[in-house]
Amino acid sequence: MSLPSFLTITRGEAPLLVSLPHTGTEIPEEYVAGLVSPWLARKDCDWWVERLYDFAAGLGATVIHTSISRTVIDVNRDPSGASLYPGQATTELVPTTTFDGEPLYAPGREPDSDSISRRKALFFEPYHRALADEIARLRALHPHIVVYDCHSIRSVIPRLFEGTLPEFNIGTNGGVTCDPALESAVAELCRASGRSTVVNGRFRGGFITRHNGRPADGVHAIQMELACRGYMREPVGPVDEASWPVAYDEAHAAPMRATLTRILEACIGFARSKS
Ligand SMILES: N=CN[C@@H](CCC(=O)O)C(=O)O
Repeated sequence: MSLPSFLTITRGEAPLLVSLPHTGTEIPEEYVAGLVSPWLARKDCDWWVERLYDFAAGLGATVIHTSISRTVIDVNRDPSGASLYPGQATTELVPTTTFDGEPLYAPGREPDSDSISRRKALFFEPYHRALADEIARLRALHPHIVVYDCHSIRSVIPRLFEGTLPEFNIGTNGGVTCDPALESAVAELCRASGRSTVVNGRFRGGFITRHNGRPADGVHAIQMELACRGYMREPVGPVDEASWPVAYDEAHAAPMRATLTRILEACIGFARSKS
């Protein structure tokens, strides 16, 4: 089947699949009606994360990217609509608010269940089919592979967490989505960089990590949530249209890219050592 135009898959042969679910900014015309503003609709994009990891294909990783904004539908949420964090603030499969809690839609203009079903069929399912197909292809080449799900978020979001987020937030859903040796190797490299690091803190891994992580079957999934200040000149305090997003600054991002390179190399090394 041909690939929809919003999906990009760069195929490699190394035992590493890199997923970029939230860097898209496209909102097709039919989904714009009712949105409060284009800026709010893109505020929670994982800004510049595809550029941060643009070395991954050079390591032989397979990279999957969607250009569709998470505001249209969030491919890192349970398609049933179940919350990632029952009882805690989070955003939904088809978000109605930003992380900060601002309404994305004018009152009464939120997407209805037909619209949600259509978004699932058009954008959610193809992303997950691509993940499943590439996992199967790589598993046919290697007994063990790593699925590495890339994210970033602003450092201070009082609605979601207290204080300032550590720079590296590793999610393995409490240790169940990958071998403990992979989790430790990644955490060790994060700490060795001198940056603050937490494992299974506020962000434990979203749907992509939880759904695909099956270490007993040789599929080890790990989510990396970066605090934006680790690679962007992130403004301190609330952001507005004038201040967010800040432009990508290659020189400022370079130290983070060096650490991320070591992390992805370690993921490949882990998978090969298990094989
Ligand atoms: N930047 C994005 N963050 C992820 C976090 C998933 C989780 O809560 O663990 C998201 O919202 O999907």
